[in-house]
Amino acid sequence: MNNKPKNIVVIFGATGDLAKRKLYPSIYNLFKKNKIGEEFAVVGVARSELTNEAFRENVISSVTKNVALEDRKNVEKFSEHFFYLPFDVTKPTSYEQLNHLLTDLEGRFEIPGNRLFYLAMAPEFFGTIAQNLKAEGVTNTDGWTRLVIEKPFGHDLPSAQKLNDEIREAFAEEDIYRIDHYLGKSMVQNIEVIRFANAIFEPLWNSRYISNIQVTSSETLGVEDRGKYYEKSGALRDMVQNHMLQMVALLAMEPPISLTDEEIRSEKIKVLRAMRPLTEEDVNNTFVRGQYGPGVVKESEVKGYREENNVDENSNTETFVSGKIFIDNFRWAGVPFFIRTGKRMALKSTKIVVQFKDLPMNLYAKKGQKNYPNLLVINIQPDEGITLIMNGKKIGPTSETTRVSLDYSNDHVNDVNTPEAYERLVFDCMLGDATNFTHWDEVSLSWSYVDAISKVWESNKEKNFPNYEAGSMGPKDSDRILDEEGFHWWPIVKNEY
Ligand SMILES: NC(=O)C1=CN([C@@H]2O[C@H](COP(=O)(O)OP(=O)(O)OC[C@H]3O[C@@H](n4cnc5c(N)ncnc54)[C@H](OP(=O)(O)O)[C@@H]3O)[C@@H](O)[C@H]2O)C=CC1
Ligand SMILES: O=C1O[C@H](COP(=O)(O)O)[C@@H](O)[C@H](O)[C@H]1O
Repeated sequence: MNNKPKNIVVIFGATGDLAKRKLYPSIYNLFKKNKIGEEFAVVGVARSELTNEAFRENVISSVTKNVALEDRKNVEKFSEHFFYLPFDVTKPTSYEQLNHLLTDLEGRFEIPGNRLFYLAMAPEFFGTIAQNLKAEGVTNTDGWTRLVIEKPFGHDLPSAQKLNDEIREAFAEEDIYRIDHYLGKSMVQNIEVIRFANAIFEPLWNSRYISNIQVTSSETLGVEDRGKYYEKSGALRDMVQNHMLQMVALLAMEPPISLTDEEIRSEKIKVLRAMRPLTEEDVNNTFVRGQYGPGVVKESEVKGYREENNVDENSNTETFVSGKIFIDNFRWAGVPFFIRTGKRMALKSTKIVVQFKDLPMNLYAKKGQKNYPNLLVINIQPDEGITLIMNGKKIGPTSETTRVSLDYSNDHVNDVNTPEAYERLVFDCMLGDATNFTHWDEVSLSWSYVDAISKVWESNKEKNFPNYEAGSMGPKDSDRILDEEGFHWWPIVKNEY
């Protein structure tokens, strides 16, 4: 029996950057790997007047960059499943036409009324589209209907709440798939496996044995051509509200009673609820914002944030955030979770370092010699794997110890692993698996946490921006929040611990 998902994907914003760079290559990979069969179609909609042929050419060129010549025939076969409809999201007639096209394609490709609506457009259209889909009967089918929502999901808690109310008028919570592409990354998914499938870690995974946890996501890229969006967002809303807090939740949650999406989500929600609320004083003392100035990245000179396109020359927007989070529950009382993310930093790296507490007494620690704690490093990107840092005896006639690194490394180093993340997430959505998507409760709790920070930052402009050089590891003040606790940021370069 053919168990492959059979559905139509409707992409709103089919001529846009996200569709071309991530969605078409992801759907192609699913086709190439035979995860979807012949019973699928993709309908692209946007304002531009395109024919099916022109649209297919766009799709072909967006997937052929990484495709060998012998696969070209397959790409053409794939593109025959693509259809285009010029569309105005505010006009009911557009939705009527869409409904006719979908019904026709469902007959042609033997698809049982399953419709996945992917909103790859600016968020101000999300509510309008969801409501029109329902009002014009496009969600009225014999199969399932699901709505995939891209970030940003609101700008703060009130705007996210308003957006949620609008889409909930048309779709039930279980049919809404809010994308956080970090949840599609292989090593982010591995956090649960490392924790819950290994007897050696879970007994130690608490405040008795762990001194602190550090989560870094650094980028070498600047704001590129997204100045308009980024000026209103900044690193706090762009990265912390979603990706960084999701990683913290996965690291800190209790073992779920099973691996269903409801059970995992319910444990993550408890972590987000247990994050210590921040006072103004906490924000000033334990969170650091930065903005990059000019500098050198990968041996090339780059301009500062304020010189980028569509950025105010006196911008107060942060391109770097670091901070200390406490999770006030039985397991984590007193253990700081340090987070750090920024653009135009020295290296592209997403990494988690779990630092274990020192032994009560170390027989090998000589006077004046450094004490080296055990570290578990989860390498998320670009290299994927796990490194366990231990102490061993130096080879030879000596009792001195040395750092030993036990390394598991995934075969392929993944420089830009977002396409793979999108591929997994799109497929999960076709299968109806919402485990790696964010529930409204997670979104709202994350917003209320970061709103406390943005409120303080917006009310007092940072006078020292720009305060870090492009190509560095962020502002110096970011070291202070660890120094005060007797810690330091572990290097993000592999094997330099
Ligand atoms: N690009 C990325 O890497 C990422 C993007 N996102 C999010 O994904 C969404 C899309 O981003 P991106 O692809 O970069 O944006 P783009 O600006 O590149 O694309 C926007 C798309 O929307 C269409 N569009 C705009 N207005 C209308 C309208 N009134 N009616 C119908 N179609 C319209 C445009 O086509 P046309 O002009 O032909 O109408 C185009 O296809 C945003 O929410 C963004 O925040 C999230 C993470 C990463
Ligand atoms: O969501 C976003 O993520 C990217 C970083 O993603 P990664 O997979 O390359 O780590 C970031 O550049 C972008 O600003 C943000 O919107």
